[in-house]
Amino acid sequence: MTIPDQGLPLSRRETWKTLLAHRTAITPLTLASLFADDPFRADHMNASGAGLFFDYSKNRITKGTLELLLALARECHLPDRIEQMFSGEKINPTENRAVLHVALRSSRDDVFRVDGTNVVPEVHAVLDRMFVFARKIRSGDWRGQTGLPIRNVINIGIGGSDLGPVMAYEALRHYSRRDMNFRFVSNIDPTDFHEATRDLDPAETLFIVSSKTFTTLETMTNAQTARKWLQNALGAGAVEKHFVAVSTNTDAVRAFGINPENMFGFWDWVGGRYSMDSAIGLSTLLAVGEEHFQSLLEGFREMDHHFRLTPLEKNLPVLHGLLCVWEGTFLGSATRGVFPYDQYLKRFPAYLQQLTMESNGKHTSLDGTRVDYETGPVFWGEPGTNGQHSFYQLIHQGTRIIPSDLIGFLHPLHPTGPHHDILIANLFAQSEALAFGRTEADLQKQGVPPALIPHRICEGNRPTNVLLAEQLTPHTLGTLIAFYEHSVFTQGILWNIDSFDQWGVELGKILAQKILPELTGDPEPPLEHDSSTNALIKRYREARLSGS
Ligand SMILES: O=P(O)(O)OC[C@H]1O[C@H](O)[C@H](O)[C@@H](O)[C@@H]1O
Repeated sequence: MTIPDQGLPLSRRETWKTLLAHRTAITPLTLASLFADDPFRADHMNASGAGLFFDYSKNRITKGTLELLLALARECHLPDRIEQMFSGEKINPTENRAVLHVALRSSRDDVFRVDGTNVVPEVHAVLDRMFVFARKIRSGDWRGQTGLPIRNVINIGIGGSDLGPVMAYEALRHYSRRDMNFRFVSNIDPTDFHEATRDLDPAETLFIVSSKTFTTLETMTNAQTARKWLQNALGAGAVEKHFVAVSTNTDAVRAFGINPENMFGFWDWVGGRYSMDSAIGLSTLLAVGEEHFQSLLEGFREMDHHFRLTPLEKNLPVLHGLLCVWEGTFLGSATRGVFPYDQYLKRFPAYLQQLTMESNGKHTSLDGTRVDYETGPVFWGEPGTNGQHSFYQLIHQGTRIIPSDLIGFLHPLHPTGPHHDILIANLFAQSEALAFGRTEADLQKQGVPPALIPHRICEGNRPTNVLLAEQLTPHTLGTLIAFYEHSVFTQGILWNIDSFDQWGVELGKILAQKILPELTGDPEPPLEHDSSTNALIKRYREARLSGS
């Protein structure tokens, strides 16, 4: 395991200490006072690139804050670390892996090397096979066991093998085949499988079993249930025409009974949560077709180029990442809201939860010591304007500060009366209201009864980023996802953690494997957990026995 030498631990660096002192110095400043002191603040606190406009002026920062954060980024060798990622170095030291999702969206003449081998030809070979397959399915040339074309596609996967495909399908529904059904089964709860299949004809259904490892308990159990469902209707030989796999594990795919010719591969240098533009995106491709899928990849690529080539101070993901570090680590905000003002992006916050929290929810720095600062915040969100009518109350008047990202599009996909203008007016209004609030004086002027005034005051000083793009297209979606991927990378570099492993998810899985036979074993096996876990197991066993 090669650990990059970071020099001094982060919290002992001079710039870190200066940032702490700076935080104390600027605490009395509010967004209202910062805007009043600098009427041109919005003009210089924004950046554009890859079709995105990023207004970060409503953050609790001064020009000096940014300069210090940029200095810290340089001290953490951010530009070199970016280059290391693009050069295929093993920057995931705890798994000894390269991190090269940027190669997934390379153009044919790009070169990305892992262990000296250019992986771009392999990436395009898989893409080409995916395109051929998608043409067959979408044209109806691919026939199921009884000779019917495929009308239903069900992706079975979980985590990174589910959230990206679901999010992208929802986001790009406008561009998708409306005469086909696309569904997603992830949960081990059998309800998920039941609801996804209850009204479908197996003869017209294709399952994509998506799993990097092809060992994940939920996915393999759901895949077995799917195979049974299919074979009960169409006979044992139906798997060939109704199952394909997306995986890195050819042996396990073959053992399951899927012909490796119907398998689309990817590589260990693609993390699960960074895989939606690999073959894991097969359901996306089937839904939107080759042209739109290519345009999605181009969007990613454009942001990759921006991230790699743009100076830090104008670099969108870098700026966003630094602001996340500032808010979370220095100002103590434990969560970040992400509110897309677009209904098609309703699963985007859930997607970002895995991307951000599985990447940067770490308490150990690269040198193996426990960090003495806060790392990744909780990411959460819902589309606007819906959230405004539920939890925004807390963001406006709660005792905690929740920095948020508000995402909007200048042109609607469905121009309908005043809807889009109202939508965007709300986005801008929220950003303004959160920053500047409503003062006692405002309320007095409005003649609000004195007793009500304290209840109606909005203190403001709630930070937001506003991200605007032209329109929600496959291309824009690609840039937006890559924007967050690279922001996560930037944050991980500053925190000096491995953003690409996920050891924390392991323990629960191991314990579940231990508990499973204890729920069903006859006679009851000795229970050697804590008293709470033992009692819960006993309660379940009793219910199970009395129910049978
Ligand atoms: O694609 P798979 O190997 O089935 O893994 C699916 C998911 O499961 C794991 O628990 C990891 O936490 C995720 O990062 C991963 O995306």
